[in-house]
Amino acid sequence: MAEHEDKRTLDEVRADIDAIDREVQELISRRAECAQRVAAIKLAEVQAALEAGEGETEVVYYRPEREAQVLRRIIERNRGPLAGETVAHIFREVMSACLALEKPLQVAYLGPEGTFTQTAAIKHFGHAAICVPRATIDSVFDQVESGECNYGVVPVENSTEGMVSHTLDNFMDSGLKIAGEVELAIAHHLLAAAHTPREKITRICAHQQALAQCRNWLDRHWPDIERVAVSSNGEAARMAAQTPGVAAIAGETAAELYGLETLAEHIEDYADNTTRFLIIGRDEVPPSGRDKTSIIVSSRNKPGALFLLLDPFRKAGVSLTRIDTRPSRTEKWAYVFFIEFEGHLQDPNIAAIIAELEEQSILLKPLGSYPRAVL
Ligand SMILES: O=C(O)C(=O)C[C@]1(C(=O)O)C=C[C@@H](O)C=C1
Repeated sequence: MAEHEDKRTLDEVRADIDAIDREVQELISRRAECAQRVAAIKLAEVQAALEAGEGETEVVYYRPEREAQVLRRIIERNRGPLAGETVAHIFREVMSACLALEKPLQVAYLGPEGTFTQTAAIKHFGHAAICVPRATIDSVFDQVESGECNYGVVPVENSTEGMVSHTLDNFMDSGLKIAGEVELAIAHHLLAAAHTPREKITRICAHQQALAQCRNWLDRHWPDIERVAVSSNGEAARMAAQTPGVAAIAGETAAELYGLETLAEHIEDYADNTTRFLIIGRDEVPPSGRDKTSIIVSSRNKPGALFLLLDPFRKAGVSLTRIDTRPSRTEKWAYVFFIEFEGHLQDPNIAAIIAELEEQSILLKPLGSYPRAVL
């Protein structure tokens, strides 16, 4: 029993809730007015710089480092009874709406609608962002490069299946920067059009990564059925809705979007199946205090080359969070490494590592520093 027992009646508690809602709403309005003021200040700064013939020519409304700091602080000071993440999700939406008042963000993502990448885009930017589906990873990059969209969201690695090589290959030729990361727990379901009997199903369609992530389950439950790799899980769901005999592997969003029935839930082979997505943009992101950096680096083909690339990190005590290899495409049997590590390019110890790597490598391309995922 609590020390001060709450003796309020139902009507009294509801009256309290009404009064609190009024206050919360007033505070949200004041917060939104602050965001409008921030937008005016940003615009004035760019105009002044333009007149002085220096600096930025484009107003950057979205500030990933600031958003990460705001969300981290909300989680740190949360006193319950709601979980820190729950409260942060609410503030995620408040900030998303405030940013839309400044300037609505256009975000390209690997579509069609209903893909996990769309869910990742909404998780990162909130519901006020305008999310634009693109058919391929290449065209997400194109949309951001051409300026038609402010940011893009692409998958980069899965905890069961490893890296999405197409995304990494795009970075080799692109001038875009990584502006953030999102992690999403991936639950796959077997879906079909309503009232489809099992014996009528002749094909199971899904993105090749989803087929791979559910391989054991499919071998056990549908060993003889044809498995067809299609461009995305969203596309598979669309096919299942329109083509008799087709079942799809996809997530809940796709099931809802295309009105599909769930034949089996959680068919992924590994329970903590997680996909990581990257946010790509045209600008570099200032430090948020807890950042990651990604680089592409290629060394001369000589003994101990990989050791020499990694040794500067060991000496500086900087943790690597990922390392991947891709063929260089310019030279047979030469490789480039994608390396991710903790810290920001503006940190003096990271700048020193980069300077040392420049001496060891034939190619070094920083892909950007960005806040570690908060949600
Ligand atoms: O602080 C800013 O620069 C703002 O624009 C305000 C705000 C916010 O609502 O807190 C909105 C959008 C930015 O991405 C970051 C934060």
